Amino acid sequence: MEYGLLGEKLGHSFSPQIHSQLAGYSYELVEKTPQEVEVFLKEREFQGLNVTIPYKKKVFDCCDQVSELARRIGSINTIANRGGWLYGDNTDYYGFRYMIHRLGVSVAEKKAVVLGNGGVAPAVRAALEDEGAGEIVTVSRRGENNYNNISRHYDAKILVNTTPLGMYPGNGEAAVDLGPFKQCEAVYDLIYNPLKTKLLLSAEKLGIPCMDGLSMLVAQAKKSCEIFQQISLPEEKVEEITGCLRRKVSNVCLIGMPGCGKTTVGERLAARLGKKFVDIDREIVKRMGKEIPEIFRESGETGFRKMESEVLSEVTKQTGQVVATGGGVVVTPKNCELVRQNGEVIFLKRDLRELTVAGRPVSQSRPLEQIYEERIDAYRSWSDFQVENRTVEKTVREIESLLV
Ligand SMILES: Nc1ncnc2c1ncn2[C@@H]1O[C@H](COP(=O)(O)OP(=O)(O)O)[C@@H](O)[C@H]1O
Ligand SMILES: O=C(O)C1=C[C@@H](OP(=O)(O)O)[C@@H](O)[C@H](O)C1
Ligand SMILES: [Mg+2]
Repeated sequence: MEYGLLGEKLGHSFSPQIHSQLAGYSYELVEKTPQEVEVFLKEREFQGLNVTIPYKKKVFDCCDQVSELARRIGSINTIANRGGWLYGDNTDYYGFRYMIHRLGVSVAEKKAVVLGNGGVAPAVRAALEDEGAGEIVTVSRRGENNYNNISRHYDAKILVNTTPLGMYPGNGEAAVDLGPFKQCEAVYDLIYNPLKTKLLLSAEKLGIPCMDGLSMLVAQAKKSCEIFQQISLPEEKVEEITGCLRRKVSNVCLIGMPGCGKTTVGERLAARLGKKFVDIDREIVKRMGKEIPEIFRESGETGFRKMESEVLSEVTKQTGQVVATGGGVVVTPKNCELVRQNGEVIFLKRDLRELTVAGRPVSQSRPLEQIYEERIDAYRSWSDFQVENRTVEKTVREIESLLV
């Protein structure tokens, strides 16, 4: 084989796609048990490897030469086979430095809290050190600094999450509450599924500059590729590939008044973008085996809203979709984080006089003007963009142009 990712359980990985875009070589996922790893490395029948949990330390003994940096960090994530001679290095360090530069907030002299003490944490700490950060504190479940005494470090200015808390399928969890970190100036989350973890959504809400882990993933892959092939690739490659991945995985969620065209526009938009289309109301109807007016009659609005949040929670965890919500999705505050976690939210607008009310119990219960007054603040604040739905085709094209 040429290149690949070595780990125990790999599941879905973006690495084959990233390396293919970086240099076009074949890149395989190599799952090995701890017993198989040594044999595999001794045979040396590969050009280069990335190494992931749980083997980042174990592979030290199998390399003939290890970089200063990998030694300092104590973990190897890249092995190049140079004519039978194995060279080990660490590129997570470069990936995280890339992330720091990309966000554009200097960490120099600032107190940083690194959440988690797992595989990638030492690389993050080394990068922070070399970027001139001030005190660097590692907070972990069992360490001296842990989640019970974290209030000691509420004065941190830089926060980095290296834990898997909040990662799919655990969407909605977070290692810490960001609220008390009153001096926080930047938040980095190494997670990229979902694109916005609960921690990042909180940062966004508080107006703190923040960044997900997608560019780090690509930047470390670029550095590995350079080491594998002893070449230098243009810096722009990282942005280009990160953009491609982001466009592919992101969701587009449509919100807006009942009857404004979310279902119609969403279906068309999904076809244009090559994404899966999911309509929350249709999912609810499928699940309950009943039409919406019947659900309202039998379970009331409360019952409907409960089911709506459940379905929304499941659907928005998935990626690469266009999601049409029901107009009342904004009635339930916690739905905001659900629609925002994996991409852009579009507020679709249409003249109230044009809205269809048939089959919509809420629209028939009171004047549309009143419903609009109740919801307008949420439609505005939950959305990234507002688009007027005049003709379906134009609306779809306008949304497409906003997404690039
Ligand atoms: N731009 C548009 N021009 C004309 N009719 C539209 C437009 N967008 C949607 N419609 C129509 O309005 C009605 C409600 O659309 P729908 O997609 O079900 O809205 P929502 O999902 O927001 O409730 C449908 O009959 C649909 O064909
Ligand atoms: O506005 C609302 O409260 C509702 C809107 C409907 O979806 P559409 O916006 O697709 O009509 C549907 O979820 C339900 O009838 C409740
Ligand atoms: Mg609809």
